[in-house]
Parts: sequence; C-alpha cells; structure tokens
Amino acid sequence: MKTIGVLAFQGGVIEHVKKIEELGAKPQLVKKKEDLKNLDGLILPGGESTTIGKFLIETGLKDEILSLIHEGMPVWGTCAGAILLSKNIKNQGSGVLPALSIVIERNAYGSQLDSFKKEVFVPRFNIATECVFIRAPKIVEVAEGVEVLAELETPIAVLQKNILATTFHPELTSQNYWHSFFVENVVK
Ligand SMILES: NC(=O)CC[C@H](N)C(=O)O
Repeated sequence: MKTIGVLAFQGGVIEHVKKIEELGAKPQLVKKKEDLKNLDGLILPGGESTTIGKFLIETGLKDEILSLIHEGMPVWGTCAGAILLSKNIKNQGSGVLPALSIVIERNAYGSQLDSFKKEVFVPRFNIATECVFIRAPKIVEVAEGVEVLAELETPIAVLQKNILATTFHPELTSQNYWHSFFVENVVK
C-alpha cells in the first residue's frame, strides 16, 4: 500500500487525508522529520504560504523535504503548496521549497471574496474537473520541461517530473481525478 504524507501544520489537511483513504492509500500526517520516513509521496496543502513556510523553516523540515524532492520523491502542492514549491514568486523572491521552475503570483484573482468554482477540461484526463479557487495564485510563467496539464487563461495545473502543482483545491470537491492522478501516475 502506498503511503502519502500530508504536511499538517495548517490549511486543508483533513480533506486531503480523506481523499487518500478513499483511494485505498495510507495517509501520514507530517509535522516533524521522522514523519517523512518511508513516504511514497507528499502533499503540501493550501492555507497561507507564509505561515506554512515559517513552520517548514522552524522545524527544519524545509531542508529535508527539499532534498527528498531532489532525490525524486513525488510531491504535490495545492494553492499555497504550489507557492511554496515555486522557484520564483512574483515580487517576493522564491518559495521555501524552490523546486518547480515557474513564476507564480500570489492572490492574483483578488481577495477572499473573489474566490470561485469552475469546471475546467483537462486533456490528460479527457474530462472536465471541478476547480475551486480560494485567494488563488496565478502561474504567470513556466520554464521548458514544465508540462501544463490544465489552463484557465493561464496554467492552473503543471507537472515537472516528480512535482505536481495546482493553483486550485481538488480536495474540496467530491471528485477524485487529481488525487488519483497523483497517487497512481506521479507516485509510481
Ligand atoms: N487557498 C490558498 O492556499 C491560498 C493561498 C494564499 N493566498 C497564499 O498566498 O498563501
């Protein structure tokens, strides 16, 4: 059985845990270095990227996770998680786990009130998936080697080898397409 970690400092943790269980994999809450042992993949949930970033630095998890990602551990950042993974945050330097070759802009759709839901067709799945955007970032540039999996004017889901990032929250819908893509195809 695959074990999928969920970074559990803050944000949409429980929703990801439920999806992992639904798919028959084993969730593992990650709060300290020991929790990273024997993971097949790791999810960085949405929340507030600056807050989660501070926890990553204070606990020393930042360096551990970054080296695991460089060694090929599959990782998926949703919303704030995608910001943490970005090599370039527009006007703000880089994410705390700068592994993904994109430029991302925080809160690019406006305030909490500008949060929205949209069905977006995903060519790789050949189906439209429901996407929930909450104070979402926008991916404004992708480097060569980064595959765009879904777009809503700008890329909203990208894959670079073992790194998946979505600017929306699939864990807040009743669908499992994105979780099963991560667990079955990104985690091997
Ligand atoms: N839903 C989310 O994860 C929002 C991300 C948040 N706006 C940030 O910049 O960290």
